[in-house]
Amino acid sequence: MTMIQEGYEYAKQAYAKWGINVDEAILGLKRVPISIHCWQGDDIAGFEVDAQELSGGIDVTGDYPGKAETPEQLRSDLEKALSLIPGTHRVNLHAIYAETDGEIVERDQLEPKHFKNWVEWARQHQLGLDFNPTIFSHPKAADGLTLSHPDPEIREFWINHCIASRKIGEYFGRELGTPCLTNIWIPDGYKDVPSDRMTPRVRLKDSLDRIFAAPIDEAFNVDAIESKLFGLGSESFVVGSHEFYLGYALKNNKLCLLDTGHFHPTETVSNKISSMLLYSDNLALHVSRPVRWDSDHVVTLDDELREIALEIVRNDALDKVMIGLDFFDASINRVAAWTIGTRNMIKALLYAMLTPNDYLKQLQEEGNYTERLTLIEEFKTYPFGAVWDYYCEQNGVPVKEAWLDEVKAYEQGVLGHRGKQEVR
Ligand SMILES: C[C@H](O)[C@H](O)[C@@H](O)C(=O)CO
Ligand SMILES: [Mn+2]
Repeated sequence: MTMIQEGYEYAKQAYAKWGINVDEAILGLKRVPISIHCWQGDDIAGFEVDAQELSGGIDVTGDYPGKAETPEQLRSDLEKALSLIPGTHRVNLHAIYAETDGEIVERDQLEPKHFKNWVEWARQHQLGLDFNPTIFSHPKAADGLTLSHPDPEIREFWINHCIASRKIGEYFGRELGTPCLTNIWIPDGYKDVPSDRMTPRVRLKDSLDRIFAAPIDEAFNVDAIESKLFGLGSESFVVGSHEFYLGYALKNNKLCLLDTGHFHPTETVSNKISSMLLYSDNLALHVSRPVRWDSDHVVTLDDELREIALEIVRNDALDKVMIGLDFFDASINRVAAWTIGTRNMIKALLYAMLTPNDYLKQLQEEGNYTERLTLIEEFKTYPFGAVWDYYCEQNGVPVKEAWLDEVKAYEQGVLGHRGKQEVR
């Protein structure tokens, strides 16, 4: 028996004492797809022929060499990361990742054909695809207003871009046999205190109504809307706030997408999941890591990540919560960033599955808070790592930090030859 198997056998016994079947947990874990955002690989640059500077109140900092500069490079980097991450997952694209053969195609004119390479690639690698209209980094978003813009022509442009995006999402879903989550996020807001909050929100509501009035097959495309609290340049007011989209989603049967970086610093998404699931069949997440602000740091296995996973698992919501990632760190190797963040999300789910959730619920009902706290704390040092190692081995991906050697080799062999910069 190898050390990994020995560790697994020991862990199985430790968890079995609490009625937790570890074999079942890892079978369940394998069925959970994580939607991995492509934009970590190229600092949200995209491949538009007339690409603009990143805008929309988001920013990527760092200058680590080797970022992907072509669709082929980005797909190759994603493949590398996926080979280091256990399980079968999804890739989340933005409209700026269209391939238009050197032609300038305006965003409202984008069509499924501009994503056929992505679909072929996804099919080859058994990946689902998710999608986002890109409503920033564009001259028509230069003043920070888009779907709520006072100018009807600008609104019209973005409405048509969103309709085109939903059709692309529908194409992904139909081609790949798994529905695409098409998520709308807009940066609209004001740097300073607005004198009218209602009018922009009325316009945004009207724009959404028009976007969703365009017929789409919900078997292939599922719509989501993502709220935000503030951004760079929209510090005082964001049109698409949480309450705005929560109301819109409930009334119009859309998915609310909660980005963990889009709330007040002490406000947690983990605390919202149960409330939202009482009124909505599904919801979507952008798991990120805010550090003081919506800084989109790489996801770590911190308390909030575990709490999010616990809320999903103990409420039987693995089929209801679409888990996506959203971080972009250009100060470290980008393939490593994907690998760290995604492995952590999966680890958190495993941790939650290896928690005696029913018994802990019972303790709470009985008012036995002493035992509740005791077990929550003691389970933090149960042999969860041994199960994780076994899961990685079973899935043919490197165990523990061994994946970093592969990333280093990839950096030496591939990333280091990109651009003019030298690998550190
Ligand atoms: C690039 C993403 O769509 C973007 O990060 C958005 O989801 C967001 O979270 C903006 O803060
Ligand atoms: Mn997000």
